[in-house]
Amino acid sequence: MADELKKGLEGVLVAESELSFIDGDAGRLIYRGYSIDDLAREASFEEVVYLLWHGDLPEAGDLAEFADAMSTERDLEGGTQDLVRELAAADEEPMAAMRTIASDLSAYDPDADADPTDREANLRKGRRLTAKLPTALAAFTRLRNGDEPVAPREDLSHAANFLYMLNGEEPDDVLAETFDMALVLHADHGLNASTFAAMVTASTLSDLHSAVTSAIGTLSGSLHGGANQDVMEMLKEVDESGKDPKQWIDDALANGRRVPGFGHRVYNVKDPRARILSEKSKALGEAGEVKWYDYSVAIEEYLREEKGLAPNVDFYSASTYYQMGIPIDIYTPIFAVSRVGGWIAHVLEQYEDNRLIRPRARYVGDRDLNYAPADER
Ligand SMILES: CC(=O)SCCNC(=O)CCNC(=O)[C@H](O)C(C)(C)COP(=O)(O)OP(=O)(O)OC[C@H]1O[C@@H](n2cnc3c(N)ncnc32)[C@H](O)[C@@H]1OP(=O)(O)O
Ligand SMILES: O=C([O-])CC(=O)C(=O)O
Repeated sequence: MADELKKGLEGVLVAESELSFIDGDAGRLIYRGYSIDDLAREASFEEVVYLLWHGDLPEAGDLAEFADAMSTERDLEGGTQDLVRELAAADEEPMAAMRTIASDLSAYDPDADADPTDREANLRKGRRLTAKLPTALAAFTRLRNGDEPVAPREDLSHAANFLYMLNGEEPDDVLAETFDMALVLHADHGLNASTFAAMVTASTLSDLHSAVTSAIGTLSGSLHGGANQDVMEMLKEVDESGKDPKQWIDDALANGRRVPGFGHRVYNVKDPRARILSEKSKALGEAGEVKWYDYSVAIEEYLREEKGLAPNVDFYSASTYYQMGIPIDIYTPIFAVSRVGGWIAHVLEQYEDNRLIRPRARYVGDRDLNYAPADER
């Protein structure tokens, strides 16, 4: 049993967590006991982050205090502003830029020298990371387009402020609420790969900024958070091909392509987050251009019938963000802007009951070779 190989750690239990529960057969997700459906419709991102970090939903006064404290941390230090400019000028990939910025933020964090497991210091560091990453992402996106950054505003919610900094104008209620909902939906998801990467890093008693930096790098891959960008690029390919979406998918599968936004390690049915986001994508489409939603539905139906595959969160976030006018290559960074709340919660949990995470590989290499000096090989 000890030598049973579990490739990809499928089904392996490595920790106990009170943060999120996924029922992969029922298509159900809860954060700390609350259904994602209720949280997505009723709670703000700030409220959900408080819930994840502190264990309970905040009372009104606590929420206001928490949200205010986070909003005052939105500004970037001069050094980080310079770095963002440099990354934009170098046309860095947005997720690589986010990874570099997350690491850089520790240089200016007043708690950087605290014990890595100090919970109060980590809550302050977490607040700064969560507050500053959206500012850096919006500034990076504007600078590479030749526009100057827009300073954050403390009077706007986390979601509305990001759209304000990105576009230079206050979003209307529909956009702000849709974006807030998207942030809530992406905030946590059990031991997904990026969260696990954060936990592995924290388990060595490394610090929170290192854990978040590891996690951003891990989220960027196309099998994980990177898929939301791939989905939109696929929908555009479908559109440009002029083909029926089902035919396009058939051809892609015949060429050995995986369809981004489909399949999941834990869900055997439609991801509940995709269910909620598909409603948003539909509503935005009906108010504007419905073809992106229509292509998505056609692809979903076809893959369900032909392959038994269901959409994951990345499938309908793509057309939702596209219809909100968000540039395609910052969809994954936006995922990070939300998931940082979950990463921090898991790191806090890891430190509370830490043990070094260190699995094994079955060695299948040679064992008894004789060493020869280089010039005798
Ligand atoms: C936020 C997130 O991270 S959600 C996931 C985002 N990633 C994607 O959308 C990328 C596309 N999806 C995938 O590659 C996979 O479904 C993953 C990586 C999400 C899950 O991977 P795993 O649990 O390891 O499943 P695995 O790769 O073994 O797939 C099982 C079977 O389903 C098929 N399959 C799974 N997903 C897809 C897909 N998107 N397109 C086509 N076939 C697929 C595989 O080919 C495999 O079939 P086989 O057994 O006949 O070879
Ligand atoms: O749980 C996973 O493996 C991937 C995922 O959906 C997420 O991180 O949101």
